[in-house]
Amino acid sequence: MSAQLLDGKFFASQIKEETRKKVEILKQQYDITPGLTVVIVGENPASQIYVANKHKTSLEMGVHSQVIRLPEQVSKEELLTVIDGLNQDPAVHGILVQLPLPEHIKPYESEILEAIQPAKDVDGFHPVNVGKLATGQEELVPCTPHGCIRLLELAGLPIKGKRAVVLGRSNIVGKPMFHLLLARHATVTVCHSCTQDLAAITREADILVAAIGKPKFVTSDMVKPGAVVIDVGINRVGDKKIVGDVDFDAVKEIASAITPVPGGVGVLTIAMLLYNTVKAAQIQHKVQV
Ligand SMILES: Nc1nc2c(c(=O)[nH]1)N[C@@H](CN(C=O)c1ccc(C(=O)N[C@@H](CCC(=O)O)C(=O)O)cc1)CN2
Repeated sequence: MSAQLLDGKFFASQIKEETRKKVEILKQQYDITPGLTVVIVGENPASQIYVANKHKTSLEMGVHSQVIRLPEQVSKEELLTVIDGLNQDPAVHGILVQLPLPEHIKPYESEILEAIQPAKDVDGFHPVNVGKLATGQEELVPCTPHGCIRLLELAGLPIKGKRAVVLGRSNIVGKPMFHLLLARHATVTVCHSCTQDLAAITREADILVAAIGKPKFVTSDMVKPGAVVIDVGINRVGDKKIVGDVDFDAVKEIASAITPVPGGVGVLTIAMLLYNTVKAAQIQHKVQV
């Protein structure tokens, strides 16, 4: 058997088209132009590319976009001052601090993310938004896991009643993925570095989400025949090559559907960021389109 390929670009273009239409309505009916500001600290090469893509996609959607570049050595206090200014600016509906932060301010990551006003937190990382997600009030939801869910929904792959296994318990992907799947009535198990007999658990999954950051970690013997496999991993191996957390060539012969890397759920991350920016504008202006 060879699995259905879940093409991230195809689904991202559908989501972006929906968002572009909403931006048009916000402009025409309410005179609101959604605005996104991305703050990037330092010179991380991958982050530079992601931020450039966020800026480009914002402009394509008709969203006002601003990128604030801060030097590698910026202090926590200076960064918090920038965030405070953006919180006060009514033209800025969405604020995102690109991760990872440089080593010297990494220990303050929570404090920095919590400084963003919850209504402008288009990453969905603020404890207020985390709490809303955990209590079934989805508002601003982390972009990558939300993209995984939208991909399953747009592909017509059912979640309700399914056994889902999430590999990884990060705040950015694993934990929100758990809540999103649970809210859609899956029976969800989260596995991590201390999980014993991992393969026995993953083999029970109808939906397997891999988000552990280990290249080709999920092998075909860990997958139930016919499972839907979502690969969130972006691992750089060698010079330029990117591979996922799943051994794609082997697992595609076992799964019923699978996301590739590159070209899978990563591509949906930026589409969902623009979705969140438009949602943030609606929340702040108390309108719905
Ligand atoms: N504040 C945030 N920082 C980071 C996030 C985030 O959601 N919020 N996620 C990642 C980086 N990221 C967006 O910021 C991101 C990752 C991957 C992709 C993507 O398009 N991936 C492609 C190609 C990968 C490549 O060539 O590098 C794919 O998977 O096919 C977009 C955005 C960490 N930081």
